[in-house]
This record gives sequence, structure tokens and C-alpha cells, in this order.
Amino acid sequence: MTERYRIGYVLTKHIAVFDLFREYARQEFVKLDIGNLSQDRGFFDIIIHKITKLLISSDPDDSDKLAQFEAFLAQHPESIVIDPLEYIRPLVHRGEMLRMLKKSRWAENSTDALFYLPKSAIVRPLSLETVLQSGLKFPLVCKPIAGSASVHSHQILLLPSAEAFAKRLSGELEDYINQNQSCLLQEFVNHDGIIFKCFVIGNKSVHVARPSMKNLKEDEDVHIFDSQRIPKSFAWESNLPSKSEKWDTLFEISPSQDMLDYKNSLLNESRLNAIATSIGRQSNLTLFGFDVIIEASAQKLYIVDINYFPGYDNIPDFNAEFLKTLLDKLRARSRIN
Ligand SMILES: Nc1ncnc2c1ncn2[C@@H]1O[C@H](COP(=O)(O)OP(=O)(O)OP(=O)(O)O)[C@@H](O)[C@H]1O
Ligand SMILES: O=P(O)(O)O[C@H]1[C@H](OP(=O)(O)O)[C@@H](OP(=O)(O)O)[C@@H](O)[C@@H](O)[C@@H]1OP(=O)(O)O
Ligand SMILES: [Mg+2]
Repeated sequence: MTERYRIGYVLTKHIAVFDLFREYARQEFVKLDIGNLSQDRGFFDIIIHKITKLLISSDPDDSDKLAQFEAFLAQHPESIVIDPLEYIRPLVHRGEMLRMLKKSRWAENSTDALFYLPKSAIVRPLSLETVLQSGLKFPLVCKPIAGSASVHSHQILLLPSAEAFAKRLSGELEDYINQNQSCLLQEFVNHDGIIFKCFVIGNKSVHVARPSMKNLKEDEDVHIFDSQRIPKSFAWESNLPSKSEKWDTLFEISPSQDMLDYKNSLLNESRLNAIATSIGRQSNLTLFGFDVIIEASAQKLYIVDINYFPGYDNIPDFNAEFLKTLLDKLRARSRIN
């Protein structure tokens, strides 16, 4: 690239790939301090951010920072913002996320959909009564309504049966219920313990298979787990994060090569790209990831989650793709002006 652009960035959490990108891109990067944005810092070609934490926080300090950031963006109409806050907001609320996905090419029942969504309902509060009223069939997963950026938002509760749920209500689930006034309840789809994390950068998407929840046994108990601690690679690829945690009880960390090949054959490149394009159009987002599971035996492909600016861990060509995406946007802007 001959021209050198000025790129402001705000991250409320360290993102390792972004450090490497800054080295690679050789542009002028200006780190912006979210708590101190009032001072004039001149012109920015692009402003990149991940501040999802502020979007879900109820802390007045965070609301203040968010308001400052919004004011800052309003003072920089010349900048390309990656991504505008209004496009990110639906992702931090799991109900809104699903609403957005339902505008893409999905289907609950038809056979020719690009993807399916597990049957879901929002329950408030989480109780045996509200769960039974939802009409959803056990087994279920229960996800905090805030879908991102806090420790609580990644605490997933597995509810195998009404009996197992009832048994734990006045014990180990009490804290969870108090913590999560409102939850997204979702039918559990058996998927042979393999999830595809699909990472999108502009028009490019890449997917990797990762460990996921095993098919459920009949007599399963309730479990709460932190989705961010699920191993990010299979047992033969690396060491597991902590040997003291029994990952292989609930998660499939060593699937057979045949199973992996089979799942991969169902998620071909063109289908994945079509889904990424469909969600990209609907969401208007540049940086996002979505998680796909393929139903055991039925071979239906379900989307269970979308994440804003995910880790992009081990994604080949992330730097080149990200830079190309930024340049395309800059060129499109100069054509307009
Ligand atoms: N409907 C479902 N059926 C079966 N398993 C599911 C379902 N939804 C989620 N899971 C399992 O639970 C895990 C966490 O779910 P989800 O991705 O929705 O949570 P999250 O907190 O948003 O995770 P992330 O850290 O990826 O953002 C998935 O990786 C998958 O193993
Ligand atoms: O850093 P990691 O690789 O764990 O990235 C995770 C990221 O955490 P970060 O906050 O550190 O970016 C999460 O963000 P928040 O929902 O909490 O905002 C979410 O996007 C996960 O899905 C990402 O996992 P991945 O999809 O990449 O596996
Ligand atoms: Mg998520």
C-alpha cells in the first residue's frame, strides 16, 4: 500500500490478533483511551473498536464511557467506523440476535433452508413454570440474555429434563436464577460434539471445527459451564487449558477422524459462504463470527450464536484479509467523495 492511513482504535479488552495486525499493516495507529476521548485528536480515516462490554454494562461509569464514545464518533463523521454501534447492538442481546438471524435465509421446518435455528424462547424469570410454559422440548440449553462480553453472559446452563431441573432448583441453580432474570431458552440439538466456528472478515469467511457438547445421555444431570472455557482445539492438537477440569465428560474433545470428515463434508465452502453473505447483508457487520452445529443423523445445519469481533485465533491470512477489507472500504469512500 502506498498511502498511509490514520486508524484510531478502542478495545476494552486486549485482542491478540489486533496487535499482530498493527505490525503487519504499517499504518498510523492511534490508541484511543475510552475514558479520555474529549481532547481533539484530529482526523481518522478509520475507527476500529470492540467495546461490547460497554454495550451490556449497567455500571454508570461504563454508560458514561459509552456516551463519550458515541459523542466521539459523532464528532468524526469523516471516519469509517468498524463497526457502527447500531449494527453491533443486536448481537449483545441473544433475543435480538435471533430476530436478526430470522431475517436471513433461515427456516424452522422447511427442508430447503440455508440454515436452521434451534427453537427458542425468552423466559423471565427462569423457573420450572416459565420453562414448561415456553412449550419447548427438553433437553434445553439456557443462555443469559446478554450474549457477550461479561463473565456472566457466557454461563450456559444445560437442562436435560424437567425432573433434573426441578431437583436442582432450590440448590445449586439458585445463584444462576438470581443472576439471570431473563434468559434465552433453546432446544438442545444433538450434534456429535463438533461445532464449526465460522469467522467473517468483510467478504471472506473461514471455518474451523472445535470441541462442543456431546450428544446427551438419557440420565444427564443439569450442568453450568463457561462457554469461553470450552477447549478451543481437539485433544490431539494441543494441551487442554486445565487438566483438572474434566472436559471430556460434557465435551467431545477427541472425535474420530471419520466423524470430523463426515461433518466437514456437510459444511462445504460454498454453503458457508452463502450463510456468511446472508448474515453479513442482514447485519451490515464487517467483523463477526457465527457458530454452526450439524444435527446428528438429520444433517440439518443450525446456527447457535453470533459474536462480534471474535478472537480469529489461528485464522490464516487474517492480516491480509483485514487490510484488504479496510482498503476496499477506503477506496469505496473516495469514489463517493
Ligand atoms: N442449541 C444448542 N444445542 C446444542 N448445543 C448448543 C446449543 N447452543 C449452544 N450449544 C453449545 O453450547 C456452547 C456455547 O453456546 P453459545 O455459543 O451460544 O454461547 P456463548 O457464550 O455465546 O459462546 P461464545 O464464547 O462462543 O460466544 C456451544 O459451543 C455449544 O457447544
Ligand atoms: O479471545 P477469545 O478467542 O476467547 O474470543 C472470544 C471473545 O472474547 P474476547 O473478549 O477475548 O474477544 C468473545 O467475546 P465476547 O462475547 O466476550 O465479547 C466471543 O466473541 C467469543 O466467541 C470469542 O471466542 P471465539 O469465537 O474466537 O472462539
Ligand atoms: Mg457468543
